[in-house]
Amino acid sequence: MMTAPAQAEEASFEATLARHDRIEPRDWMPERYRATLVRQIAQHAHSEIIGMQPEGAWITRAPSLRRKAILLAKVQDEAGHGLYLYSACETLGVSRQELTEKLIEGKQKYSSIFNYPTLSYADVGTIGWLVDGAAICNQVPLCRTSYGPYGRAMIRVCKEESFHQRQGFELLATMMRGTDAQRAMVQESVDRFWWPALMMFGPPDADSSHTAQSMAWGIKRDTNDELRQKFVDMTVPQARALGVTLPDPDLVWNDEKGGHDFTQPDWAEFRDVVSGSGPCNAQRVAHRRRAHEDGAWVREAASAFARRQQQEPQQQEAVS
Ligand SMILES: CC(C)(COP(=O)(O)OP(=O)(O)OC[C@H]1O[C@@H](n2cnc3c(N)ncnc32)[C@H](O)[C@@H]1OP(=O)(O)O)[C@@H](O)C(=O)NCCC(=O)NCCSC(=O)Cc1ccccc1
Repeated sequence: MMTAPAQAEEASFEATLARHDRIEPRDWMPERYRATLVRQIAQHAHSEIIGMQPEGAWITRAPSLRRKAILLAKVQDEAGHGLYLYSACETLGVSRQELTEKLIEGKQKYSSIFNYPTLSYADVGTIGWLVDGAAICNQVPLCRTSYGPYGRAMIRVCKEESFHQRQGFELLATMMRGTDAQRAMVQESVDRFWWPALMMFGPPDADSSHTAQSMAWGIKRDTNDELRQKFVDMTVPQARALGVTLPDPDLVWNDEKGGHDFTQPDWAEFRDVVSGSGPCNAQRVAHRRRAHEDGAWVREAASAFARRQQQEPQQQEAVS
C-alpha cells in the first residue's frame, strides 16, 4: 500500500508528464523511470565515445590538411557530446567512472553501428551523411524528452550533428564530382553502411522491449519504426542529389502511405552485433579499455592537484 505522501509524489510526476513539462533531477521519479533513463543516456554517451574510433582511425590518413582539420574537429565534438551525456546521467545518481567501467566490462551497450569497420576515406563521408543523419532523426525528438537535463543536452548535440551531417554530404558530393574510382569508392561505402544505418533505430516496434513504456513516460517521442521511416524518406532525395544508389531494389515511393516502402535490414545480424559478435566489438571495447587504463595517471594527477588546491588556497593564490 502506498502512503499518502508517496501517492501525492506519484500524482505530481504524472501531472508533469501530462503537461509535457520536464522532470528535473530533484523531482520524485519512479525507480524504473530513473533506471530506463540511465540505461538509454549511458548507451547514448558510450555511443558518442566509442563512435570516435571508426572515424578517428582516418585522422592521420586524411587526404588534405583541410580534411584533417574538419575530421579532428568532428571527432572532438563527439567527445564533447559524450561528456554532456555523462553529465546528464550523473544527475540521476551514477558517476561517469561507474558508467565507464560498465562499458569496458561489456555490461552496458553502445550503438551497433560503431561495430562496423571504416575501410576507405569515403566511409568518413558516409558516416557523416548516413550515421549522423540517422542520429539527427532520432535525436531531434529527444530535445522534447521528459527528463530536463537529457533534453537540454540534446539541443546542442543536434546543432552539432546537423553540421556533421552536412560535412559528410559535402565530402561525398566532392568525391562524386571526382574520378570514376572516387565515385565507385562512395557507392561501395554507401552499400556497406545503408543496412547498419537502418539498424541504428533499434528493433522493429513489435520486438522492442522498451518503446511502449518509454513513450508513456515521454522519454521517447516516436517509435523505432516511425523514426526509421522518417530517415528513409529524408535520405532518398539526398541520395538522388548525390548520384548514389541506395542498395535496396525494393525501395519505392508508396503514395497510399505517403512514404517509401523499403526492405528491412537483417535483424539476425543486428542481434549478433548487439550481443557482442559484430566485426569490431572486441576491438572497440579493448581500445576504450586501453585508453582508460593509459589515462589513469592523468586522473590521479588531476585529483592530487585539486586536493592540493583545496588544502593550500592561500599558497596557490600567492603563486598565481
Ligand atoms: C532507439 C534506441 C537506440 C533504442 O530504443 P530503446 O527503447 O532504448 O530499446 P528497444 O526496446 O527498442 O531495444 C531493445 C534492446 O536493444 C538495444 N538496442 C536497440 N537499438 C540498438 C542499437 N542500434 N545498438 C545497440 N543496441 C540497441 C536496446 O538498448 C535494448 O537493449 P537492453 O534492454 O538495454 O539490453 C534508444 O535507446 C534511443 O533513442 N537512444 C538514444 C540515441 C542513441 O543512443 N544514439 C546512439 C547513436 S549516437 C551517434 O550516432 C552520434 C555519432 C554519429 C557519428 C559518429 C559518432 C557519433
